[in-house]
Amino acid sequence: MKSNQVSTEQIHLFLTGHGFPEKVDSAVILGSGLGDFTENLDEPESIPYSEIPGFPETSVQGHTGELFRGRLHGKEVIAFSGRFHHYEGHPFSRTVLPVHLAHVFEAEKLIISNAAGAINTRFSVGDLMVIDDIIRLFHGIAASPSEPFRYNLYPVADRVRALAAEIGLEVQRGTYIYLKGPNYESKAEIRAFRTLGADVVGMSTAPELSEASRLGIRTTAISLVTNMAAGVSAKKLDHSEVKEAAEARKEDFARLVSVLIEKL
Ligand SMILES: O=P(O)(O)O[C@H]1O[C@H](CO)[C@@H](O)[C@H]1O
Ligand SMILES: Nc1nc2[nH]cnc2c(=O)[nH]1
Repeated sequence: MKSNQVSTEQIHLFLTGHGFPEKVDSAVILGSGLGDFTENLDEPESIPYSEIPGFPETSVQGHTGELFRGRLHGKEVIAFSGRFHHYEGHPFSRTVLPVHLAHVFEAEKLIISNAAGAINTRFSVGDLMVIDDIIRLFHGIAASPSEPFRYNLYPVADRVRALAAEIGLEVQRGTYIYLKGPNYESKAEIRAFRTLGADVVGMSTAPELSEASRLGIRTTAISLVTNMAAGVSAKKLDHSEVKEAAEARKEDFARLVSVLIEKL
């Protein structure tokens, strides 16, 4: 079956026929290198994307391409270990497939995560940041022309930081600049983005946030700083840093997501 012939309702039917619950409390989209979060789920079960009708495959390193279900604090959770980026050749309508699935599973909460480069010189590799605003450059992502870009993150950012503090974690807050990629930025671009007010840069999340807001899903977005962006430090940029930084912070990332699932 071709992916565009399978509706999200049909995918939901397939998944409930394979042990997934009808409804979940939370859905989590895991960014580059952050897939190990699923090790924290109780009674986990998973299906590779390649076995789910209508699911595209992921091609980016650090995205295994597997859909998990399990429980955390007694709550039903689905977790997407691997997302679809526009630069991999997916149309925006497909990059938001996890959001549509969160919607058919009636998730009350969606937690989106990503690996990002820090533009803000006060940030460090390994910092966690709750996104409270988005800048999009060059690429519109709304479904129809002239539609305003809507998302509603402001009320949750303070609460996320307060919950993080309860478990001894410091979380930054800031603006994510979304670029289509696939290549990293030039030093001059990063300097320009700093003057625009961006704190971190990445190539995902904005389309998912926009769609989640359109569907009325309460959404939080978390960045893990995996590298200082081009020119911010003298270090040469490489995708392997993403994996290293995620590996170093995976426990704290999991603790943060876990407390958000429990209490947000
Ligand atoms: O946003 P996620 O999926 O975490 O991936 C981030 O890591 C990749 C770059 O190494 C880019 O795809 C960037 O967006
Ligand atoms: N565009 C972009 N994406 C990233 N993902 C992780 N780090 C980076 C970065 O520096 N730039």
